[in-house]
Amino acid sequence: MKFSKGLLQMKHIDNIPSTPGKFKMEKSPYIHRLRWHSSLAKLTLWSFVFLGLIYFFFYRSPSSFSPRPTDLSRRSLRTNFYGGPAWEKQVRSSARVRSRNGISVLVTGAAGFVGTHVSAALKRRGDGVLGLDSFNDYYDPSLKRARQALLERSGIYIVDGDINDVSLLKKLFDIVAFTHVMHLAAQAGVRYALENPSSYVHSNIAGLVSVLEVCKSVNPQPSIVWASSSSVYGLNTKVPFSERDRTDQPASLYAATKKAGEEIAHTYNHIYGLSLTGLRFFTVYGPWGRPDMAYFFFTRDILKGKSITIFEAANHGTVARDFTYIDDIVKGCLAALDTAEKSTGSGGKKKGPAQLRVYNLGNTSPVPVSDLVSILERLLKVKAKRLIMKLPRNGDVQFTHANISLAKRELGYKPTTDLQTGLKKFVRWYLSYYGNGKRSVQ
Ligand SMILES: O=C(O)[C@H]1O[C@H](OP(=O)(O)OP(=O)(O)OC[C@H]2O[C@@H](n3ccc(=O)[nH]c3=O)[C@H](O)[C@@H]2O)[C@H](O)[C@@H](O)[C@@H]1O
Repeated sequence: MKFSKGLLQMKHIDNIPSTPGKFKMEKSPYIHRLRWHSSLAKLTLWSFVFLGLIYFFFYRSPSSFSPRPTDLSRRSLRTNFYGGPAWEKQVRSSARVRSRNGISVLVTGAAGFVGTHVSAALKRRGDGVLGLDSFNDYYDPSLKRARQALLERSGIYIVDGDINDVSLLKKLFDIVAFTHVMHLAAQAGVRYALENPSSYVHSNIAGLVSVLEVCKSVNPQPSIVWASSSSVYGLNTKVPFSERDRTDQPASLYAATKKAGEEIAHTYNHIYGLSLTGLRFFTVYGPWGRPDMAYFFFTRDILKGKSITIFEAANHGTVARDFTYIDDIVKGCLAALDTAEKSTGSGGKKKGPAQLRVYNLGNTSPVPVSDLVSILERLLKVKAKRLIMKLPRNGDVQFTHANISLAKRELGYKPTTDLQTGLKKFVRWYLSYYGNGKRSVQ
């Protein structure tokens, strides 16, 4: 946004001729030269002023807190100053373990959908939890702030910062020797990658590397569980998707960055002995969910009487998802944390082989998107205005279906919520959150 405004201003400057009448024949060539020289001087002066301003704003301003965000198009160049005894006390208190054998977890993306639920569940068990979130505006930040308020009530503090801010991450580890990192901060969404590709690189690649860089250098190294995605299966046609299947044909940049994350995890495990577990989430839904997801905005639009677009594949083929309820996902996340072995490195050096795992966390029962809409119609008691559209080539795949036998065997993962039951809980939350008219649905 800021960038386009800047571009607009630049266009505006370009449209005003800096030397009006420059090419008109003057009566006196002397006067012409004089004017030309003074115009040239003015132009040079203004160019210096303009360049100086650019230098000041982009390089010298205090907002270029290290490292500088690479995604200037959406995220603000914002400065957050951390520190001070009161701030450190808050951090320490939030991360304090309150149960025997409890773990202390840094949850990145704690104000996100999955992050909020996982943080709350860890805190309920007596684990120490500190959140980190950039509160970016990919979707309505007020929903993130409401989740933050919810967590604050149970004593969870969320630091407002970016995972690319290595000095902040180091500071957090200086204050608390986290045993685990639950890394959920990411640029989510499949279709948005067409609009803002750099945000995926910023969060899912650069951000992941900065988290791993800090984790590998601290002592003791934490164990890391992080969010991969079912989208890594890309254009695969063999179902259900098993962890052993190929993942080298992503259909979206989002999927490609998650796949890259899995390879990056391999590298940090191999070189530094970091214990790493990637969880391939399958279309997670539920209360406090993400407004950019179909089940969420279908609900909003059905209630508003607006038409919704339902994708279908070629030859009226069904588009389906292995929709997975948030509580099942939370159980999978906690089980992954609980079964994570310790990292083996210290002082940035590997001391022995470390655990490297990847699990599917799905529901194992794909549901066509048109059935999802029928369930919503029944729950909302409103008929949807359906527009059927051919699946655009925007990153979406036709179907997903998880084979969860590995997670079942090794994590004791067993999803128990079907789509009908899960959506009922979502709709109840949705109506209580937005339904009283106090909040606008964005
Ligand atoms: O499983 C995953 O790994 C991914 O799940 C979701 O991605 P997606 O399954 O595409 O979820 P939605 O965007 O909510 O779409 C659900 C279904 O609705 C369909 N859809 C979406 C939008 C629309 O207007 N119409 C429509 O029919 C999509 O094609 C898809 O089949 C999340 O958005 C990703 O962040 C996540 O990583």
